[in-house]
Amino acid sequence: MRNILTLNSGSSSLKFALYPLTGAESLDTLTPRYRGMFSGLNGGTPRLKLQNSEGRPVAMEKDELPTRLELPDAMGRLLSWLDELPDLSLAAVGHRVVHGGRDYHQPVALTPEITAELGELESLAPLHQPFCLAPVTPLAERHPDLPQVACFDTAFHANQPEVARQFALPRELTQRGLIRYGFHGLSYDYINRVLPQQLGDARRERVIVAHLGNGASLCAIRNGTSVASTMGFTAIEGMPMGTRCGSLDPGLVLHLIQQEGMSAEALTEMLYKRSGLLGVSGISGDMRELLESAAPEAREAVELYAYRAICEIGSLTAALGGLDQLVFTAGIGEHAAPVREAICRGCEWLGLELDVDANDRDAERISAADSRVGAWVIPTDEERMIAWYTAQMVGLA
Ligand SMILES: Nc1ncnc2c1ncn2[C@@H]1O[C@H](COP(=O)(O)OP(=O)(O)O)[C@@H](O)[C@H]1O
Ligand SMILES: CC(=O)OP(=O)(O)O
Ligand SMILES: [Mg+2]
Repeated sequence: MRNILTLNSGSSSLKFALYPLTGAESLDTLTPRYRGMFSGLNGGTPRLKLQNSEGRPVAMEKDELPTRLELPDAMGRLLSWLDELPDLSLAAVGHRVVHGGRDYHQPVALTPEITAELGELESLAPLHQPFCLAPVTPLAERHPDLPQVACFDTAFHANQPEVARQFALPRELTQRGLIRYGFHGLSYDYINRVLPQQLGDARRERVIVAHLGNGASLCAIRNGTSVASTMGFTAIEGMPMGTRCGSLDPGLVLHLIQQEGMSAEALTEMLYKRSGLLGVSGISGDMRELLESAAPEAREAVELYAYRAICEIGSLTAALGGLDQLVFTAGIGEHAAPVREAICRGCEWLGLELDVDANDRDAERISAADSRVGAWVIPTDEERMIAWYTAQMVGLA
């Protein structure tokens, strides 16, 4: 049977899956034969989790992972494993590509020209774009006729109102595409599609989805359409993240350049890789490690993270003109009950009442039965979304 391979390079993880195609797929029926994830890449504690279609663990590596693993290494391991899989026939590869720039609002079949064009957006997503695109050429060399499809994180936000997209900068900059794009769109797209079945008849005109992974953003969705998001021109705006600072006073950046002589490279490195949870705690950018730590700096970092998420929810609620449902997703959103609790407590003024027991169990609905605003935990599935778009692009769904 032919398969779609999906590749999702996050800033701390490489997620992948192989979906066999029966020719009659819908988003709901796509079931991976294998799915896996390297996590803790680029400075954390590397882990590999690989499962078969029944959810049973499968071994990829005979040897243990090294204590530090970079994304290209993880990709090399994955491609070697795929090369050795018996009876693997690939129909297409779907890539999560973080930045689609001004021109790509739909999935696109990758040609060498388009791949090079997307590569030029590297400075707008330095933790992602080079890594998302890196496997395209090696895969094309191994399998010259294999269709490869790029699915964009920015696409879901493409129809936001102008006012949500524009910076208050001279008009010519806006015209050149220096606007707010928004990211994590494959995740929001997926959540948006499963909301009707997950929420039943609960009101869902005004929904905020909090995608809290290593990168973190929130998105305001009105009647199924993105109307605002916390990430903008690049995936550094908004709330603090594992190692990214989130929104800053631009005057602070000017100060560091003018008064402290910092170069663009040094600033990029500090703001993308040494800030956020890692910078504030001085311990780790990994939420799980901070929640396990007794250090006051770890607690302070988590408090700041939750505070900024609460403030962003206030802002997005204003953009929506009120709030019906708040949905948590991605690594932290799905698994870190203390973080969800802190955020929900900060939203009591909006009419959100947390069900603490449900939250501690990572239950699907975590708001109290009579809470005016509902709160939910819904696992995201960017891989499924990529597989679905890719199958459609190559005429297999
Ligand atoms: N059980 C858990 N408890 C707390 N945090 C968790 C848990 N599992 C994962 N996380 C956190 O989720 C984050 C990674 O999220 P993920 O969505 O996988 O990242 P990426 O942005 O790389 O795709 C890390 O901060 C990790 O510590
Ligand atoms: C866009 C982004 O920040 O992605 P991730 O959370 O996967 O790093
Ligand atoms: Mg991610």
